[in-house]
Amino acid sequence: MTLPTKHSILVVDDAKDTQLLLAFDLSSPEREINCCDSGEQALQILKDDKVDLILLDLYMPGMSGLETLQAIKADKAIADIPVIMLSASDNEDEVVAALEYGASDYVVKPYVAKVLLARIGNALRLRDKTIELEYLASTDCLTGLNNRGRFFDLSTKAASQANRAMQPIAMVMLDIDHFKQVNDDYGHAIGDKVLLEFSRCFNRVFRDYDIVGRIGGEEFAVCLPNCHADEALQVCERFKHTVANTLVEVNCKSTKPITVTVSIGFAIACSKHIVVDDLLKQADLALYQAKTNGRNCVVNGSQAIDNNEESMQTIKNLTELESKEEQLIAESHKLLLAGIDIEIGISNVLGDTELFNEILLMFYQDHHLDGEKLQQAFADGDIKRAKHLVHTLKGVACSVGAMHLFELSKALDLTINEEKEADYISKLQLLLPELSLVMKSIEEQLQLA
Ligand SMILES: Nc1nc2c(ncn2[C@@H]2O[C@H](COP(=O)(O)OP(=O)(O)OP(=O)(O)O)[C@@H](O)[C@H]2O)c(=O)[nH]1
Repeated sequence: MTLPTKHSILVVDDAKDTQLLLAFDLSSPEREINCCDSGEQALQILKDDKVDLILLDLYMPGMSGLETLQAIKADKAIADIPVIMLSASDNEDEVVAALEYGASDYVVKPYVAKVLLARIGNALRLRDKTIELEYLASTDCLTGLNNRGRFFDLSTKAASQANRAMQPIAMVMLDIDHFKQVNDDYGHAIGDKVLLEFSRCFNRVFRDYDIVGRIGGEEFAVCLPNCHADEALQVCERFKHTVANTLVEVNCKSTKPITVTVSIGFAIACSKHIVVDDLLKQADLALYQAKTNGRNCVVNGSQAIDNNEESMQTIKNLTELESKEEQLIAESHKLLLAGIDIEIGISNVLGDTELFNEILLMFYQDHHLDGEKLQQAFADGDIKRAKHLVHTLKGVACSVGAMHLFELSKALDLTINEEKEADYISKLQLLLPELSLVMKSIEEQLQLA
């Protein structure tokens, strides 16, 4: 992240002589001074130009300084720009009002140039620090991509825009294949280098306004606003090829550069109530499918209808139909299974309830003893077997819609990968009650007891 070396200051004052004086007193190679005569003009300038600090007069014809200040602080896009009020009035009530409305400082005219400069310096340093902290809080430090929290925030905004505009949105989940092997073979530093080179591929393939995030160790996600299924498939395929053709040097003359491959799952939504979490779950499921299919491939996990200009009306009709169907499904099934999100489970089998029940039965038969098996494997120190059990459980839990169980097995799986022995037991203790809750509710649902 690079902070500006030259700060831009906007002077808002109706008196031309004050503008000239300020421009003279403040000008330096590190500062660019621009002036305007009114609050109205200032708001116009702030729409288009980058401004780092505002010096704002209190009494002006038209909008007063306080009104201008309120308008600035009410606009999210510019509210963080520090404003220093500059006025001949030292009326305490006005000083208090300005500070309460969000002014960073209040300087009384006639000002002392070096004091004003020191106050400006302080306000700019604070602003730079805030920008830096915001950047650090929202960015993954290894790759410079959005971190998980920021990715969710930006995607949620994009989803609500897509909802309003009735546009489709694509969510892509990506996971580097056999990445643990890279760490094991070449060491963690080379693993990091692979992650960095991998993250650079996003810029080469995705559009500027696509939202890219690192949401886990070797897990990444991209949210593509206004993107149809065929476009998403194309871009994912292109990304897959770009990754496979990217050579990573291993800093050793005798060892050839290495390459990795990536598994990709994506989902498309084009209804009026796109929920980022649901879309991510669908894409995650498709990603697991891609892993199961042998890795280095792309899977479209969405049954949603692709959207083009002519089909807008169809989508509206379908959305209405969808909500009626949802109501009907909810009424007819009334399946309130603890630990299982039935909607996800049923939608994973294209709405076929009978098939879903069959899969639930298979899931129960194959995994209801997994708790005991896992405990035994850990007790025997057979980590490979524990890993196999938990890895399989993770995949199928997701398929039947047991999402909490999926998250807990994913967490345990990760702990096993990271070889944090001390954490195995605590993660297992969280997983066991969830597993028996899920199995119990399947027993009740299918009357297996
Ligand atoms: N070098 C490095 N490794 C990381 C980082 N974050 C997570 N990892 C490792 O990523 C590996 C992920 O392994 P797994 O989840 O088993 O996945 P995989 O080996 O890629 O196998 P598949 O996903 O099934 O193809 C683990 O070994 C983690 O320790 C990181 O920031 N740097």
